This record gives sequence, structure tokens and C-alpha cells, in this order.
Amino acid sequence: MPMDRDAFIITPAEMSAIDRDAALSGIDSFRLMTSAGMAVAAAALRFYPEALRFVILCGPGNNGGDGYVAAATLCRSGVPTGVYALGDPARLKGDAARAHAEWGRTAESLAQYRPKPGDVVIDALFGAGLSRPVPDEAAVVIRAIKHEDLPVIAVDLPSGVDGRSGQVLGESFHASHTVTFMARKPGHLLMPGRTLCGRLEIFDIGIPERILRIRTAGLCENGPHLWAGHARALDPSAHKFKRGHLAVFSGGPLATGAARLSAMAGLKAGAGLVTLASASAALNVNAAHLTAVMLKEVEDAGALALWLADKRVSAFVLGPGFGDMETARRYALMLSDRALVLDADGITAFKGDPASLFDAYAGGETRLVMTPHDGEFARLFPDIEADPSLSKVDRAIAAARRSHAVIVYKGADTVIASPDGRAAINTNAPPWLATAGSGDTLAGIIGAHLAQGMPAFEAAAAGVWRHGRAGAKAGEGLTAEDLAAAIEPLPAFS
Ligand SMILES: NC(=O)C1=CN([C@@H]2O[C@H](COP(=O)(O)OP(=O)(O)OC[C@H]3O[C@@H](n4cnc5c(N)ncnc54)[C@H](O)[C@@H]3O)[C@@H](O)[C@H]2O)[C@@H](O)CC1
Ligand SMILES: Nc1ncnc2c1ncn2[C@@H]1O[C@H](COP(=O)(O)OP(=O)(O)O)[C@@H](O)[C@H]1O
Ligand SMILES: [K+]
Repeated sequence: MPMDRDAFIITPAEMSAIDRDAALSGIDSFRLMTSAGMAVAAAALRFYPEALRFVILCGPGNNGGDGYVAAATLCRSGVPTGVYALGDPARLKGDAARAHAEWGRTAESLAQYRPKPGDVVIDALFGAGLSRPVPDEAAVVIRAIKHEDLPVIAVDLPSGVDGRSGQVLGESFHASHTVTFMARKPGHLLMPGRTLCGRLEIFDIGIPERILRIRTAGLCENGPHLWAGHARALDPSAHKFKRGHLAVFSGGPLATGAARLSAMAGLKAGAGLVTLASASAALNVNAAHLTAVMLKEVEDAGALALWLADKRVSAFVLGPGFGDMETARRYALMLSDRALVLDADGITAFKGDPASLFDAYAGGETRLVMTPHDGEFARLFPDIEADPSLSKVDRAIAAARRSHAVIVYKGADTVIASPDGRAAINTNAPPWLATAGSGDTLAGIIGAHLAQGMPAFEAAAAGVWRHGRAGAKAGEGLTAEDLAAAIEPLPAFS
């Protein structure tokens, strides 16, 4: 299934390269700026027909250039405008200088702006070119506008949001609307940037798709276009073993619930059989709770080795509620020629010696999926976590490369990354997924996909997406039990 244009995510660096490619192919860059600025003006009139005045704040680069085009367009349409410039407009260059000249009036300096009720602010201070914290002069005005609670339409990005990482550099607008061009940037989707954009609109300003595609690396929004080709429609002659056999390891007698949540989710997500592997101490408590999920006593590494002779057990989930770190390490290393979702305690178990895990899964097809939240991620990848120059996407990809595993870096903005550099940002997860046992459910869904033979990256991305969908369907107030019950069939397009 081809990637939908709307699923493109383009970093600011890729966008600059695309601009250069567009210019080389004969596309007039000033026309692009004109289209961008006019789109902003049209959006402003559409969103705020009742505005008493549009206040356009223009910065020192091309984002400011878009602002001058918007100002000229709004002036022509006869609405009151005020234009305030950060820095000396005489120092503008290229297209921005031309946009300023064509507007043809004199801007006041930014420091002179006093927010007034009825003003609608068009934020054209900084866009994709923001490279350091916004200057104090801008920060003061941003705070004053926030204090007055004025509506803000951000051009490309709310000024202060880093388009690459979504992090706030110094101070940032909290926009009511953001108008961006051609494709979203990571900063529109990663936290906290996602919450600062308001309603986001993407305008096509005329760069052909063939030029966009050349420069887009492996990053996109998570969705069926990524993995539906690997989701097979159910074969009418299927029997349960053909639908994959997933095994989930239980924790001890007082911590069995998490593994059962994973197991139930795996069954509901489509694995033909799911077996809970339990040490003898927890067998009775598990037996008392299980119906469709099967139960098998696996007391120790010797018992696991015997069970592994059955190659029909096609994928494993290890970690939810598992507790025993030494056994977790041992089991994870024994499973290294099988497909494994390593979650929770399974990840934490390797805190002191992550290399032993990474080495075991190196070589061959990627078969390990790890599902860390922030805390777990920092335990296995402390140096990557501590590097402030990396975005969440960069961190997930670096971790995937190092560990030879698909990384599902969880959170409101879950990033799924593959050792080969592909990555996806998930956007369909409602905040009420932040509930105990939600991650266990996710591990089970991914396990089911692996058990059915999906490649690890697609299995993980599809799992995160179905988890988000199930959360939306179950609604606010859900518990992890409701979440498993709300898992919908895997959309198949092949
Ligand atoms: N293909 C596209 O996407 C197009 C993009 N356009 C606009 O161009 C923008 C990018 O333009 P630029 O690359 O000029 O970048 P910006 O306009 O975002 O600003 C960058 C300028 O500010 C300076 N700067 C960065 N951070 C600063 C800070 N904290 N304090 C002071 N100065 C700082 C930079 O050195 C640079 O000169 C986009 O956001 C978009 O609005 C449009 O003009 C149309 C075409
Ligand atoms: N604010 C949020 N918005 C959307 N999804 C969230 C949010 N917070 C957490 N999640 C998701 O909920 C799940 C929580 O998993 P985890 O932290 O392992 O919890 P648990 O161990 O309790 O199961 C993850 O899939 C995560 O991406
Ligand atoms: K902006």
C-alpha cells in the first residue's frame, strides 16, 4: 500500500534540501513563499472573520518572509493589520527581503507591540530555521501574548518549537492554529510540540511529490500504509496453529496479572493459540483465572529448553510482571533464535549488561522487539537518553541500531524504530492509555503479530496502532481489561 502524502514527515534539514532541489528543478522559490504567505492569510480570514486586527510578527528569516506576504494579502483584503519585526528588516535577505519590499510599508519593532483584546496574532517569527533558544525580546512578547490569551496562528511551527525534536527552545507560543507547508515536521507530532500547535493544517505550496519523496528518509506517521501489506486476510481453511502460537511468561504467584493481560491481548489480536508459561508456584493462581489461554508449567531453563524443541511456538513475550531478573536474562538469551517481545522487567533485567542481549540478537533477520517507556529506555541506553542533541526519533533509531532490535519507545508520542533506520511516529493514542497494564496489553498485541510471521518492524508498528485504536474505542475510563476486549481485527489490504 503506497504511503499517503499526509503520512509524510519531513525534518527541517530535509525541507531545506527539498527547497534547494525545487529551485534546481526550476521552481521559483519566491512563488513558494507567496503561496505559503497567502495560505496563511486565507486561513486567518477563515478562522477569525471577527478579528479586530491581525498582528503579524515577522522574524529575520523566510518564516518572516511568509509573514510579510500574509500581511500584504491581508492589507489588500482591507482588514486592519499591524506588523512588528524582530531585528532590522533592512537586513533581510533573498525572498524574505523581496516579500518585505513588496509589502511596501514600515514595520514597527517587536518590542513596541502591546497585546490588545481583539488582536489575532500571526506568528511568523521563527519556523523550521530555529536553531537556538528564542531571543529575549521575542520571549517577552510571547509571554505577554500568552498572558492576554490572544489567538495565535503559527506559520509553519509555533515559534520556539524545534521542528526537529518538538522541544521548546527557551519560550514558545501555544498556537490555536498552525499552518504548515507540504508535510508535517517531527516537531508537529513529538511532545511537547504536538500540544503547542493547536489545529494543524498542511498546505501544498506547489513542490512536486517526486521532489519530496527523494529527500524523505525512513520517517513517517504510523498507519496501515506501513504494515497492512503484511496483514493477511484470514484463510478460510486456517487452523489455529496456522494463526501462530504465542507464549507469554508469567510472573510469580503474587504478580501474574500482567502476563495474563498480555496473553489475552495476544489471543484477541489474532494469535491462534496463546500459552502462559508459568513456574509451579504460580500455576494454581493462573489456572484459576485462565479460560481460552492455555497454561504450561515451565519451572526453569531446563524445562524451557525442552519446550523450545516445539518449533510451532512461534513468538514469545517476556517481561510483564516477571520479577526474577536473573531468570529473565537467562530466558531472553535462550530465546535469541526466536521472535521475542521484551518488555518491562525483561528490559530492566539487562540494565547492567545490555551488550549481552544485543550481541545475542545480532545477525540474521530482526526478531527482537523491545517496548521501553522513558525509564526503561534510560536503563538500557543511558548515553543515548542523556544526549540533548537527539530527538525522540533519533534516540529510538540509535537504540534500534545498537541493539539490533525494533524499539517501541513508548509515551504519548510513541516512536517505533527499526535497526535499518526506518521509523514511525504514532498519533492515534488517547491519553487514557496511561493506565496500569496498558503496556502489557501492547506487548501481547505485538507478540501476536510476530507469532503470525509479520516482520518485526511492521508487527510493532501495527501493534502500537491497534493499541491506540482499541484505546479510542474503549474510551476514557478504560482499564487494561477493557482495552484487550476492544482490540479490532487487523485491517488487511492485501
Ligand atoms: N519549502 C518550504 O517549506 C518553504 C518554507 N518557507 C518558510 O521558510 C521557513 C524557514 O526559513 P529559514 O530557514 O529562513 O528559517 P526561519 O525563518 O525559521 O529563521 C531562521 C533565521 O533566524 C536565525 N535564527 C535561528 N534561531 C534563532 C534564534 N533563536 N535567535 C535569533 N535568530 C535565530 C537563523 O540564523 C536564520 O537566519 C519555514 O519555516 C517556512 O515558514 C516558505 O517561505 C516557503 C517555502
Ligand atoms: N499520555 C499518553 N497518551 C497516549 N498514550 C499513552 C500516554 N501515556 C502512556 N501511553 C501509552 O500507554 C502505554 C503504557 O505502557 P507502560 O508505561 O508500560 O504501562 P504499564 O506498565 O502500566 O502497562 C504505552 O503504550 C504508552 O505509549
Ligand atoms: K512561526
